[in-house]
Amino acid sequence: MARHLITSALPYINGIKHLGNMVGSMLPADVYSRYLRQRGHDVLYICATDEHGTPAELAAKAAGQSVDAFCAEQHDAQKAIYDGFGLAFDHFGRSSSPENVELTQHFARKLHENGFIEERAIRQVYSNADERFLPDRYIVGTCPHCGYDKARGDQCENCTRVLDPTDLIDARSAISGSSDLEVRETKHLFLLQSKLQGEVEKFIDETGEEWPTLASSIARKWLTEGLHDRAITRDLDWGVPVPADVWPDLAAEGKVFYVWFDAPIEYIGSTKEWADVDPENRDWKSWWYEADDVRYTEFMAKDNVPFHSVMFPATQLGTREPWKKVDFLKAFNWLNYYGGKFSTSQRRGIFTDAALELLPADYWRYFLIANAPESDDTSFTWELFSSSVNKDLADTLGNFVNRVLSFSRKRFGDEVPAGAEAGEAEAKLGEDIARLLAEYEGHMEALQFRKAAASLRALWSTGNSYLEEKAPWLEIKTDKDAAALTLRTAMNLIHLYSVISEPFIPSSAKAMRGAFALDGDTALWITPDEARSLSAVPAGTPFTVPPVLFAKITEDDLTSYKDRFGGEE
Ligand SMILES: Nc1ncnc2c1ncn2[C@@H]1O[C@H](COP(=O)(O)OP(=O)(O)OP(=O)(O)O)[C@@H](O)[C@H]1O
Ligand SMILES: [Zn+2]
Repeated sequence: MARHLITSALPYINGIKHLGNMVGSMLPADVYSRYLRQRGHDVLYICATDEHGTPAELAAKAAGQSVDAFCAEQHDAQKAIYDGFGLAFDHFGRSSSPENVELTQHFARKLHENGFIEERAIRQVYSNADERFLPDRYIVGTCPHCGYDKARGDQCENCTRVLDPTDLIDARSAISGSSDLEVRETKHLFLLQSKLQGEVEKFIDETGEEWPTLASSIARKWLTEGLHDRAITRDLDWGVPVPADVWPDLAAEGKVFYVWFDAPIEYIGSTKEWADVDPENRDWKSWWYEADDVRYTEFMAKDNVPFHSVMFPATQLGTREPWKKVDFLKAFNWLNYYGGKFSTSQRRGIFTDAALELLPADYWRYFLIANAPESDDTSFTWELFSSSVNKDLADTLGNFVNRVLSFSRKRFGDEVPAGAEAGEAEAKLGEDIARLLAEYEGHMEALQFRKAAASLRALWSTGNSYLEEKAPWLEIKTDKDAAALTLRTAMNLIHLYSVISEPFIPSSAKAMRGAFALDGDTALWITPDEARSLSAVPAGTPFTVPPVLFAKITEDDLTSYKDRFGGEE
């Protein structure tokens, strides 16, 4: 048994996430956590909403709410959806929690003590009407190059040129529209990442070898370009305050840490939130501090890799404290929607709330993981989704379960029939199952989710081939005992499927396992050796036939989904 700490990139608070967010972070982390738990490991799966920053402030303003109230409501809304998707977090916290405030301030103090934080003066645009400094992208005006009148302070969307806010003609605040702007000098804290370059390089040399190329190559690229000192504070109302004991002036001016500094610390903060629920029995520190016995795996899409592979380790190293650093970084490419980007602002693609209203979570979980953007970007299309649900879930798995259980009940009643001793066909089936299961385990251990899904699919297909070959509906006409053996063996396959499918499709797996009234039955893993004999469900075990596990998606459904969500190249 090993101790596994698992985190997935924190979803930002300003709205409901889409299927790209789901497959690029939380879902694969859940699949992996479930697998490790079934194998008997001690697993802690931690996530949280990322709540600080200007977009949260602006979204709250647009909703006519205080930021506090907005974030609390949005957190609960996201959590409800993740529950619906069956994401089994140990804790789903909030980066605005008191635990994270305390930890973020602690990190800053330590970095300061060790000479990695410096105060610097910078010049920034201030809006008198809004009474605040404006981040570059909240300043709009006319592009000096192409004349586009909605160019942002950091870039013109029309001609794509990179801009400085002072380049804009008729610059105004994107918040209030006011053009009463001025450039003011303001002081900020900078994290001296350049001083930590060597140590981070050493860390990546020692750890990154094992990571997927996507992750290690992004880390290397950042290191080759060189780590730059970066501002870690902002002039905002909403965020972790700069501690007054160390920086009284900045604290008095109301500076807060910038969201990219406090968000990864919330992995630890959320673990502390988890422990604070039951402090007698939960020890957050044993997971994070001097935790050499813990293996830490992180999940995220490629845009988040620089923060997690290089910047957060730099922050941790700079404290000179023994914080647990990432051991394995699983990175994903983009899931696209018909070849284009999912877009939160343009509401393009399918959002997690709508997905759950349409179909049960297991359909989405299976499809998304089986088509996860691991080695390349992949595209969601309704055609691919429905063919994969219909073929793999409905025809291969669901139909097998239903056919076997219904037929057996009809011919032999409500208990698993005994029948003849296992013969050559069962021995061959056992070998095939053991081999495929070993492959499946190998892919799960390597966090190769598409390959794991393919092995699982192959295991499901093996049941169908066996059934077609034995044809119990013919056997029963001449040899009842032979038919009973086939059905008993097939029912053992169903039970095996219920265990090994659980990481992908937990609620259907539960329904399958629940068909058998087995004393003390659990979802604990079955190894290839144990699986070979296909004997976990003995003759005489009472069973029921569960309702249809997966309904097929019809042509009419497909048309209506495409009409509703837009489904063209
Ligand atoms: N299309 C996508 N495919 C895979 N992962 C994605 C996709 N879009 C976002 N992600 C990942 O989802 C996680 C949560 O993202 P976050 O809430 O920060 O939204 P985001 O990155 O702003 O994306 P968006 O603006 O598209 O909603 C991050 O790990 C991010 O990299
Ligand atoms: Zn332009």
